Parts: sequence; structure tokens; C-alpha cells
Amino acid sequence: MQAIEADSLVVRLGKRNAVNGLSLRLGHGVHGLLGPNGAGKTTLIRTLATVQSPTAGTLSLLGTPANGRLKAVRRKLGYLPQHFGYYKRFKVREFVEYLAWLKEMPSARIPGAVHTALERVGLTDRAEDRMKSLSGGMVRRVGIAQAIVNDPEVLLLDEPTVGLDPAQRLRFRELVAELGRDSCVLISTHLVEDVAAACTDVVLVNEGSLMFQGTPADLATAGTAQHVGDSPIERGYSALISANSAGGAW
Ligand SMILES: Nc1ncnc2c1ncn2[C@@H]1O[C@H](COP(=O)(O)OP(=O)(O)OP(=O)(O)O)[C@@H](O)[C@H]1O
Repeated sequence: MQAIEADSLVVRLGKRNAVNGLSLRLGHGVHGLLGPNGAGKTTLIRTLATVQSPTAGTLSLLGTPANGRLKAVRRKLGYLPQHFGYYKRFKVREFVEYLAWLKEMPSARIPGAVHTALERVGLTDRAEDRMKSLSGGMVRRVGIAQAIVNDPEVLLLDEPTVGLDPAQRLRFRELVAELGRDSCVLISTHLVEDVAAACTDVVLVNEGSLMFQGTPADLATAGTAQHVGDSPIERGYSALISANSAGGAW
């Protein structure tokens, strides 16, 4: 059994299939989810997080079909949405505690788990500050803290490094490498270099379909000097996307 098993997944939004017959298996490790704007990354992550229902196909999370009672499986998930809403008047600690409570963590475990999560994202010294006093990058780090507070077995992070400064991005890479040792971490990003540095595996989607799954080194081999990009892996990405797109350059 793999942590995530999706078969022929379709998610229809409005007039189009944002996810279009996608099959994917992911186990332990850090998986980077890449793809151009509108490829379906956020919709896929929302579906894996059980926030969005699939229109067709099957999804199983940690061996449980994701179409019936979701409570038990949701307790084992961590999810950072692309647009992360929060209550401005909450203190940082209170906010992460509140999310831990929503995840139905046993109350006795919450204070310790919140402390550890804030420590892991380097925000211990801001724990008693109000959310509204944080910078954008710090808010993103609180988002990561709430996603990991329950020690999830499946961690889904939608553009977690947006707004992080270089030192925090390095720290983030170390953190996900640690987490990926015994859980399944899926990270959507536009930063190909984050994938090269932090991920054991790359999942490339385009137009709602799976285009490629393999190691960052495998992705790099797809590129040539003619392809756009500053690094071998960026050129590999460009090669696969340009080979599979209808066009639409601007
Ligand atoms: N609520 C919605 N209603 C209708 N169409 C939608 C909705 N949300 C997304 N879409 C469409 O679904 C497709 C996939 O969008 P999605 O946000 O999943 O892509 P993405 O890969 O995350 O893009 P980005 O990199 O720009 O964040 C796009 O064509 C988008 O326009």
C-alpha cells in the first residue's frame, strides 16, 4: 500500500477538467509537484487533502478509500492551502492550537505539539505575538507549523516557500527532508531549484494530466542546451512541458 493512490482521477471545475484522468502513487519521501500556471496542481492537492471531491476516478489515502467517512484519515493529514486564511487577532500559539484542536488532537498533547511545530519553523520567539503583526513569510511559516502539528503521515503543501527568505528556504528544505523520512510529503512549487535541492521525486503535471514522475536527475536528462532554463533540471522541465503543450507563449 502506498500513502496516496489515485486512479484515473477527474476533477471538473466549471467547464473544464482541472484534473483530467490522473493516476498517481506516492509513498514515503519528498515529492515535488511541478507544472505551469493552470496545470491543476492546486486542484490536485485540494483533492488529495479531501477538500475537493473528485468527479470521477478513485482515491485512496493511507489505505482508506477517500469517498466515505473521512474523519479518521483527515486526522493523519497535514495541509497548507495556497491561500491560507487566518484570524488576525489570534496569537500565533493560539492559532496553531486552534488548528490542532480542529484536527481533533487529544487536548493533553496540543501544547507540546504546538511548541514543537513552532520550534521547527523557527517561530518560538513570536509565539505570543498576534498573527496580524507577522510578515508574509512568517505567516507562511505559521501555515507550515499548523500543517505539521499533528505529525501527519501525508503532508500536502501548496507553494510553501512563497515569501520565505533564503535562510528560511534552506531551513524549510532541511525540515521537509526530515519529515519525508517517514511520511509522504507533496510540495507544489514553481521553484524548480527547490525541487532539485529538497525532493526525492518529481511529479510533473500539465493540463490536468501526469506528464512525468521520476527523480530530479531523471528530469534533468530530458533537457538539452536548446531548452529554456538556468539549470539542467529547469531545462528538463521546459523540454517536457514544451513537448506536451499546445503552445500559448506570450
Ligand atoms: N473555482 C474554479 N472554477 C472554474 N475553474 C477553475 C476553478 N479553480 C481553478 N479552475 C481552473 O482549473 C485549472 C487548474 O487550476 P489550478 O489552480 O488547479 O492550477 P495550478 O496548477 O495550481 O495553477 P497555478 O500554478 O497558477 O497556481 C485552471 O484552468 C483553472 O482556471
